[in-house]
Amino acid sequence: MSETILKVQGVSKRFGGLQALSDVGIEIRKGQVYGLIGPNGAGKTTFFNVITGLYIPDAGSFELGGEPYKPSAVHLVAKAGIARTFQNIRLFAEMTALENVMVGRHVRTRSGLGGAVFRTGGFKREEQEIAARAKELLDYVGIGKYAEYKARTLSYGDQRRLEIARALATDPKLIALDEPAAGMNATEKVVLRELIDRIRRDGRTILLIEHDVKLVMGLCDRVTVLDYGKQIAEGTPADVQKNEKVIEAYLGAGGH
Ligand SMILES: Nc1ncnc2c1ncn2[C@@H]1O[C@H](COP(=O)(O)OP(=O)(O)OP(=O)(O)O)[C@@H](O)[C@H]1O
Repeated sequence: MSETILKVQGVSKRFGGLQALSDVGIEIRKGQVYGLIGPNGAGKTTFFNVITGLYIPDAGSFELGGEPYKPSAVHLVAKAGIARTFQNIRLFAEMTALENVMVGRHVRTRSGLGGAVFRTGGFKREEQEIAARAKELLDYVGIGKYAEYKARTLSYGDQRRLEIARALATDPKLIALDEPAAGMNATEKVVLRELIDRIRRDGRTILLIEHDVKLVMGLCDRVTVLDYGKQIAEGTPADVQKNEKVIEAYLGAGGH
């Protein structure tokens, strides 16, 4: 069996009187696409926010690539090797597509921000390398021709692909996609599915929150289902689809 990339155990998170997550754990192996699904308000985004350092959990242990990591701040999580996209796209709207991807790459540069401020020789060389790599990534996600367009002028589907390119630019151990198909039409979803498949084939590991159950079931190797903050099922898409609790959660009185 392939190595474990992310192992999360016993995550709990409470907001005031609301237990948003109770003892949730997942294990993602290298090369997997791992799905996180559940009705609205189930705790999916909270879980994502915990593992990417946006929320501090009340309990939980975390390992990334076999090393313990503490998801205590977003930039530390990015450095540790988790890159994410957001449900509500977060790009630098006035920057070009290329510049948006270059920003992602700076997580891994040698001269970092200090070099950028003082514009050292090393920085300029590195900048050219970064630009070339960023352009490759734009081509990879299929939007290379828009490299010089401002992010805000791209279509919705292309902005989502740009977010994925930016996440890939950090060379992550795990790429976490928060509802990448939200707001996409059927054609865009097909293209997205092909892209996620390609990212997996190229050896990346992916965690995916998605409302489109068909997309999840077609893409994922394993799936965890949350409902009211509890993990009600974990397994292959085929197993999870047959699970009584899952059927009930999706069809249940809440309607969600
Ligand atoms: N910052 C917060 N403060 C208070 N309550 C919160 C906060 N974030 C999330 N919640 C609550 O925690 C619960 C889980 O929310 P979460 O957004 O994680 O669910 P979700 O499964 O991602 O839902 P959706 O599919 O609608 O995005 C909800 O009841 C939500 O209202």
